[in-house]
Amino acid sequence: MRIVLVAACALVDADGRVLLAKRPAGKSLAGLWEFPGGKVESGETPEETLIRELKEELGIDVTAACLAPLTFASHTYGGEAAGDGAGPDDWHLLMPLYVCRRWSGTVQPLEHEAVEWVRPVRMRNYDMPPADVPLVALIRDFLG
Ligand SMILES: Nc1nc2c([nH]c(=O)n2[C@H]2C[C@H](O)[C@@H](COP(=O)(O)OP(=O)(O)OP(=O)(O)O)O2)c(=O)[nH]1
Repeated sequence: MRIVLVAACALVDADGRVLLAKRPAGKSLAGLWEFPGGKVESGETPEETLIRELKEELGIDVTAACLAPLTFASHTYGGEAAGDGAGPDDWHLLMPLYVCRRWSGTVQPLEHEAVEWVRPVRMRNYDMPPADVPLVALIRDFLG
């Protein structure tokens, strides 16, 4: 099965809240709340992907030094295109999740339907992609 590598980031603000971003209509998993990020393109490190995606999606600048690895998601999606042009076969998402507490600029939803700063204890009230569900308890344990 194809493994698709996606880098994602939990941005954490000074109050310990995490940024969730709502996937827009017309995309796969539309309406679900995700961590900002995206597919690692050829020639990129996951950190480079996040620096690029956080700028494109949210308009903020981060550096690799401020990206700390936290955990990862590993989940098989069935019969949906992965968005990499390879057709609607099963594919397996492998998604390293980083934490970032320092950035410059102001977060704006440039590509998402909305963004919200969410306390870890409230994250279970947000519908997330199935791959992300196991990450919620880990984030709660990590951030308290
Ligand atoms: N960025 C991000 N993607 C996630 C999360 N959970 C999860 O299953 N995914 C999936 C959704 C997408 O299939 C893929 C991310 O790819 P992408 O963000 O570059 O793709 P895309 O939405 O532009 O395009 P599409 O293929 O979903 O239409 O990983 C998450 O928390 N953050």
